[in-house]
Amino acid sequence: MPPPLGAAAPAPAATAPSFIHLALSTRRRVPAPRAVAAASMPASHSSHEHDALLLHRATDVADRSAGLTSPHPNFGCVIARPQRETDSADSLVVGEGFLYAQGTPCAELLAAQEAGEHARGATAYLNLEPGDCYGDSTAVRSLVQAGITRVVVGLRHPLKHLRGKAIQALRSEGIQVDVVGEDLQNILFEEALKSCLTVNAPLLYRAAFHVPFSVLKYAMTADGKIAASSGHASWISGKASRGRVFELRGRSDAIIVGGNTVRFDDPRLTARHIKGHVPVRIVMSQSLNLPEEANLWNVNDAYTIVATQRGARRDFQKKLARKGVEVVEFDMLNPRDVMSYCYDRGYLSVLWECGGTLAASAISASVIHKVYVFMAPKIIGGLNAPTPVGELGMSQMTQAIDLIDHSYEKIDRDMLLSGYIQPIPDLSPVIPSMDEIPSVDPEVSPYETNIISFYKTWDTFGAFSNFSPHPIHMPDENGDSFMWPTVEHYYQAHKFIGMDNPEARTIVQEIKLAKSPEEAARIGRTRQKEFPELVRADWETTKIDVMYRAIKHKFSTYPGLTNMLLSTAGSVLVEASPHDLFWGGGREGEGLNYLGRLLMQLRSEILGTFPASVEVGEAA
Ligand SMILES: NC(=O)C1=CN([C@@H]2O[C@H](COP(=O)(O)OP(=O)(O)OC[C@H]3O[C@@H](n4cnc5c(N)ncnc54)[C@H](OP(=O)(O)O)[C@@H]3O)[C@@H](O)[C@H]2O)C=CC1
Ligand SMILES: Nc1c(N[C@@H]2O[C@H](COP(=O)(O)O)[C@@H](O)[C@H]2O)[nH]c(=O)[nH]c1=O
Repeated sequence: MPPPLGAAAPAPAATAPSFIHLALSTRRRVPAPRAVAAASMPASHSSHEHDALLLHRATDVADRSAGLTSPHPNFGCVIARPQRETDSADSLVVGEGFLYAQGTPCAELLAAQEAGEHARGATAYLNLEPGDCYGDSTAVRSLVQAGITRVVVGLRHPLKHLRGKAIQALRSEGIQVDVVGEDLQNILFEEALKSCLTVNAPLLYRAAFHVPFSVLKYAMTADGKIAASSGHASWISGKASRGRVFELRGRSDAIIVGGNTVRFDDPRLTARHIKGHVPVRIVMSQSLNLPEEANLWNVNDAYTIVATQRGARRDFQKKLARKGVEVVEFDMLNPRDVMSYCYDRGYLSVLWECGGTLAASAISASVIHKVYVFMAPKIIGGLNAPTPVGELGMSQMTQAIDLIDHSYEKIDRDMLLSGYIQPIPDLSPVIPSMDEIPSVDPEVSPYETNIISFYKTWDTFGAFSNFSPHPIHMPDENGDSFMWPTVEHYYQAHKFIGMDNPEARTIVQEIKLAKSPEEAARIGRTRQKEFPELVRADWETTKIDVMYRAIKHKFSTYPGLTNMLLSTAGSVLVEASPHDLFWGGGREGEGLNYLGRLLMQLRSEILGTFPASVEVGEAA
């Protein structure tokens, strides 16, 4: 075996997901872009500090159109040049721009237009790599034509098909491109990077989890009630807090409430008081036992969708439809399916303003990513007064959900607590980690990585799965040649091969006879758990060798498979198993992806870029 894989205990391959501190956006009214000295940048500041400050500024600029750009991300561009040729740490912002909405001029073009001749020789700061949709290269062209000589990029584009394209295009034009975390590695970038992630959190969640970014917001009293026992709730939080809610609404594509909230509050759910994006309002009601007249049925204010159970009150559905309300039926109305539906409609972010019943359902379904709690200094009491989150089925305080990266803010008399239930996913290609890639496959460029995922055998590259129906002739426990129906059969059986124990031999027989790889895996795993004493003592240190031997045999037996493997040269291979964190890459890249690594290793061995492994003898 080549050294790096079979050797020592596995090092974590994936970086931990980012934990982001997010201050609620201030949605400042920023004066029209103009040439200004970059704030608080004395000449003594290092160039890293200088870059970090300007990148942070690009995220602030990008955030000005939060909620409006959907389904596109928020892009900001700040162009700055040294104030004096001799002093690179003190600079002048000469142009700024942000994407206002889908179909409007891109941030880079606007910034370059504003900078005019001052852009020549200047640096452009971009919170996000431009997404070159449909061959539109305006962003790259604008920077090139403006004479920009250096570009600092906060995040690579999170969507696979756009990732790295603009960076490559800029570099091929001779522009120096410095990507934070790759070319610029310094603790000073931490805050700027966080704000780059935060400003486009909805897109990152969408790309990683295939659901919109979901925020649960509620207002409660100091004794934890969201209404009086009567159900009356207006108002708990003060005017300033409610103003912040309008702002949150303006950043969202949709607002969701449950049937009870409509019955009790007759809400409007509009982003009034600010001029901005008007989100869609969604009511989730199984019974459809909703009022005939309600503010939400006035679709002149905003579009309304009622999500309900298939077949519920068809007569009422018709009444709603006549008012212009869209009714969508679900076979089984639940938060996850409603989120999938919102994803399919292209929503990036959803605000849940429901009561505790639906909130508990949504949290249990793992669709809530962040919470905003407005706490008012009031006590209402009431044994039956509703609370923000209903039954979650937890009985021990140790089971409580810990909010990640939480923060507090005082809003007039109220307090706003916000925190993440699920961290913002960091979508850097880290399987294996950047540092490890050269040792796994020298052909793969860590930063321009294309990731090819495989998991189920019917996937495009499903033949890479150990479950694929490619029998291999290899020795069995007696040293006789045996036709193993799949690599999985071979691998699972080897947990018990070599044990001088009749029960272990019986298990090997069971696995050999398993009718499918799934069955072989199930037998291998359950027997391993039930009878750990029957598993060979050296299993943890040999299992990689066993696997490598089997996949090597598989690929050498089937030339078509070898060709398929070679066709992936230059790409990182990831077994996209969400459950197996050793052989697979996990749901968010948290897995070690050892199967993907072995395949890459085999690929480079075949290509001759890695020294051929010494054939390892059959394990004892
Ligand atoms: N202070 C605050 O921030 C807020 C306070 N409130 C207050 O909360 C109270 C209402 O709370 P609550 O009763 O919890 O109301 P919810 O908003 O949670 O509504 C519950 C209803 O949601 C519908 N629903 C649809 N699918 C589901 C599902 N899978 N799981 C659960 N519910 C589903 C059902 O409607 P249906 O019965 O029609 O089938 C259910 O009865 C009111 O007094 C209101 O004033 C509400 C929101 C915010
Ligand atoms: N009571 C309460 C809130 N309640 C939420 O606001 C909704 C009413 O919105 P609208 O009709 O648009 O003003 C209501 O249905 C519920 O979701 N929100 C808050 O910020 N503070 C409060 O004290």
